[in-house]
Amino acid sequence: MRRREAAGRGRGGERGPRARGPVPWQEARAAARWLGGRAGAAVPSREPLAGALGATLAEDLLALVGIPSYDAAAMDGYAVAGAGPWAVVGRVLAGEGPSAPLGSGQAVEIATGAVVPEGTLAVLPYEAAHRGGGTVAGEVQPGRHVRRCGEDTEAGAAVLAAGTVVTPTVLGLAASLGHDALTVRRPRVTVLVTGDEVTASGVPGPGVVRDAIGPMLPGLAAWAGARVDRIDRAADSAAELVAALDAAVSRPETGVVVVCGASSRGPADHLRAALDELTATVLVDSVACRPGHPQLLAHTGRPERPGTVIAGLPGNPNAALVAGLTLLVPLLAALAGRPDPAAGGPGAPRRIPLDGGVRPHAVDTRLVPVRVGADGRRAEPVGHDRPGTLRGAAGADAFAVIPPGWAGPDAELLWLPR
Ligand SMILES: Nc1nc2c(c(=O)[nH]1)N[C@H]1C(S)=C(S)[C@@H](COP(=O)(O)OP(=O)(O)OC[C@H]3O[C@@H](n4cnc5c(N)ncnc54)[C@H](O)[C@@H]3O)O[C@H]1N2
Ligand code: MOO
Repeated sequence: MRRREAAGRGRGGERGPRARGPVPWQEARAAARWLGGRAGAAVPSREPLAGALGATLAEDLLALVGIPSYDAAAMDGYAVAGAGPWAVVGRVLAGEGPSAPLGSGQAVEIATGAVVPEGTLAVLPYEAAHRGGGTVAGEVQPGRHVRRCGEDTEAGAAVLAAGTVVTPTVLGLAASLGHDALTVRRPRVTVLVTGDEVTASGVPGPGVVRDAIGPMLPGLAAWAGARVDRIDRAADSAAELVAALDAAVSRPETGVVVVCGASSRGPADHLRAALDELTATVLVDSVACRPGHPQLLAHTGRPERPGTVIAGLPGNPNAALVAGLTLLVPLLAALAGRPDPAAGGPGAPRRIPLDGGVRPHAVDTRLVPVRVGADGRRAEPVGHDRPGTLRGAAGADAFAVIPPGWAGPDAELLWLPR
């Protein structure tokens, strides 16, 4: 992408509009959703059914065949034609093609799911059939125990709307309707983990920290309908971060780049400088929340035409999670064209009373991990909620949102993936 001219480096120059000072927490979330809508929906792709789980339908799901797709027996027994008793003239099993038409007074033994012969009046289940030699007798009502072609769904019908989340059930339905692949939206994410002290495996020694954010992000992205394609690492050097960020935003398939760490103001925190170097437009530069203060939202386009989005998450893992729920999840859900999953879905309470003492912060919104009671009527803080630990959040159902000046008892909930 375009880089700043060498002469202008580090001296400001023409940069996009930049939010000054911490953005109120609710405004930051709204900005992320807004940007997700403006940056354009993720480009649709064809994915085989086996790979489409969790994506969002980019177009209506059409019935390539009806349900059922042929006239089928709904019971094991006899397909009969005309008035009984009927002469049994053969047997039809599931998997066989259409058999000869039945004449009046004839029957065939038939299996559930087999194609009923033309002329069939009804299927007489074994339990109601009286078999004697070559004939069968019993009571039937016209049409009984026959599933007519298209009686549930006609071929060509639009069965699910674009925007539907591809669940296991949707995959089963799509297969019933004859699909091998689906056209879906799934924003694609590249993660850049920074920090010379950060390692990706093993028990860390003194001065070394296990990367706790990289392992968390694929699931968080999937929850919002997106996919983490790759997790790259960058050392604490301005040049390396610029190069890694430049490479990441230049990949055409990448819609969002997440940078973990380097978001604060220390000597090794180069994200702002890197965004400047890449002449990115910065929409959010720190958010008035605790934890999660140093988080950023930027993009590579012009203010009126957003490009690849860059989300900066703080290095402290619990702060990164809060920033993930504040900026990244709303952004990805908007790009995928679906609601923010942190709202909890149908039936999940949005505001409930909080037990135990929680003190608001003077100017920032606090996000406190809570467990929600089985009846869904009360929530209780779980503790272990400092920026550097995920212990509280890992045992929590949601974050309670505590705005400045909060006097309780009800708090908004921001649900966690469960
Ligand atoms: N002078 C100031 N210092 C700090 C401020 C501030 O406003 N002024 N903010 C503090 C807050 S709040 C946070 S949060 C951190 C954010 O710092 P960075 O985003 O720049 O992250 P780092 O400095 O690289 O790391 C912070 C902390 O987290 C550990 N870390 C980093 N990456 C990971 C990872 N992938 N997995 C697990 N842990 C990670 C790192 O070792 C540090 O301990 O800045 C404060 N300072
Ligand atoms: O974002 Mo920092 O404490 O708020 O961890």
